[in-house]
Amino acid sequence: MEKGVLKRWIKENDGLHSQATRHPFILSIRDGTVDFSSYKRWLEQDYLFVRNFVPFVASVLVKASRESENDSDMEIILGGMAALNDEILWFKKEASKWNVQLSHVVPQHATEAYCRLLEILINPETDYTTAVTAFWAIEAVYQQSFSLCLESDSKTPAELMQACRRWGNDDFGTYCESLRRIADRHLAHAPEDVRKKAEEAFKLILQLEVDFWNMSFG
Ligand SMILES: Cc1ncc(CN)c(N)n1
Repeated sequence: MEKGVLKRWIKENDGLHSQATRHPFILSIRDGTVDFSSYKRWLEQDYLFVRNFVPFVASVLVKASRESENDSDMEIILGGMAALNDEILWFKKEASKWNVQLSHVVPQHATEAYCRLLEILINPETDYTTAVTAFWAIEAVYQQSFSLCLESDSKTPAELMQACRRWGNDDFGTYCESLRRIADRHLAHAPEDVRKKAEEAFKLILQLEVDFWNMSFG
């Protein structure tokens, strides 16, 4: 059985992967030069994204319950869903801390494009292998990005530490590793056309993440 398809894809797409996980917006948080209006723009748009991400994760859970032979897939995905409840509450608190009115936020192009992909992935015609690969990619980009801002030599502003810990902490890293193992296990047995679809979704997600970070600059 082939092992570690996803690590190979990361290597093969190293340039795009680095743009997504070491984006200038994230690096500006890490070196303490971040423009807080960019942070607020990201906060508004990410709240909209996460509201659309919840039904996507629910659809992955449904697919796991129907298509996975391994019970632990469901448990890991369900844990991710539960964490999203907390995440939505965090966005609301963070928005009030920064005087951001979430009810008035208009989605930007990058948010709309990303949510359109989520809609395609929610579709029952999208297979579980592609959906869970996409799920891993979306979570892993945030984990790798925000963990940079927690490194010992980082100068992350104190006001942004909570946000960085949310996705950069070790537990979230372990959770992303679990998702990667699930996706890799299914990819190892997937027919070529499914692998192709999953790889396309992976690459598209990296690009959409870059566009999403770019949007924070306005
Ligand atoms: C755009 C985006 N990508 C990923 C995540 C992590 N769930 C997020 N909150 N927003």
